[in-house]
Amino acid sequence: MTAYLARERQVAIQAVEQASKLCQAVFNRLVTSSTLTKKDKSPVTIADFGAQAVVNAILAQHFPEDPIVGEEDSKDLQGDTGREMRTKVVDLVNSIGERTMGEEEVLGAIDRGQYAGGATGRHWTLDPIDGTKGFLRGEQYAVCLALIIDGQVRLGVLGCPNLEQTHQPGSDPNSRGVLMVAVDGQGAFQRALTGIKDETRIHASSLSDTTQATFCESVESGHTRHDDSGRIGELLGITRPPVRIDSQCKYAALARGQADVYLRLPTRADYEEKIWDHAAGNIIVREAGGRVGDVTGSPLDFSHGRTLARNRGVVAASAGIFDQVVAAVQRVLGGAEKEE
Ligand SMILES: Nc1ncnc2c1ncn2[C@@H]1O[C@H](COP(=O)(O)OS(=O)(=O)O)[C@@H](OP(=O)(O)O)[C@H]1O
Ligand SMILES: [Mg+2]
Ligand SMILES: [Mg+2]
Ligand SMILES: [Mg+2]
Repeated sequence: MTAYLARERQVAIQAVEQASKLCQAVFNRLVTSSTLTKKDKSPVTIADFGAQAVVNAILAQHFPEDPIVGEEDSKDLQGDTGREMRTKVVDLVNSIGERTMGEEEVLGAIDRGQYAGGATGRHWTLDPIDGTKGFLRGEQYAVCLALIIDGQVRLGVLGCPNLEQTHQPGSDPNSRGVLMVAVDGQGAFQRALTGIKDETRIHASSLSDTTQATFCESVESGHTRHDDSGRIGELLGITRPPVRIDSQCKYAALARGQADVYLRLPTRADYEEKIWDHAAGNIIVREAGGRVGDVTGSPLDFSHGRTLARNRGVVAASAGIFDQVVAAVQRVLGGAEKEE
């Protein structure tokens, strides 16, 4: 008997591997000290489109009926104004992929990501590069792919090209490139992104004393409220400094016990979190034995289209401290909201 979602798991891994390879190639070829000083974002934009084209083309080949909720669309690659970028993206995809794709095919693959999402049937969700700012800094970013069935995340894969490998005892601490994968009910695993592909099961920490906890949160203060997480930390008696990591690598850190709490506190009342920013990380943390919810502790609801419209913010933590963390978040955010 084949395991639940075995084929989907294998295809999703292949797609994330290919897209991660493309992103690394772009970083090595195009991110230079000159693009960094000019704050030129074009390398990450090219990699973003290229990665979405590669993943969507692989999904279309194996699961042609499945719709995709992807972050990007081809608008900026159309017409005369898009020509230069379009040519670069098509060349890039063809330099990585196993088969040649024409311009129309590349744009068509990117635009398979326009699905509206929802509560019924199955669809994939893709963030071709999460942590665009981390990518440009040479720090953490992730290719994030998940399968949602009737509003529930059932499969998630994270490709983390710059994350340290910890899966083998005694492994070289300088080796980077990790892939994480989880299927509903089957546990969470990590392995090297390239090379030997043996999977190792991962577990969130078993902490029950919040004073020993390590936090992780976004690098950008526009994506979370660093001052409020400081107050929450004080309430929980946390003394260790927070770890700031870009992208869904925060969920990866939690899933393998390197951090115990991930806080994403809403910075704007009108911001709705995107499903592709959380779906893969969500199932990986849950299958590793952690818990994920919003600032009230309610589970994230992936059944309302392209955003988590019914949730505010995200709190993820080891199961033994999740309720205490949510209680502290409520005390601090409740107070902050009254002051406004
Ligand atoms: N206001 C606001 N609040 C919350 N989240 C936002 C906000 N604005 C953007 N985004 C999304 O944040 C995604 C990157 O999140 P990170 O956790 O990697 O942020 S950080 O780079 O570490 O600061 C980023 O994903 P990518 O665009 O894929 O990088 C955005 O979708
Ligand atoms: Mg993102
Ligand atoms: Mg992105
Ligand atoms: Mg973005």
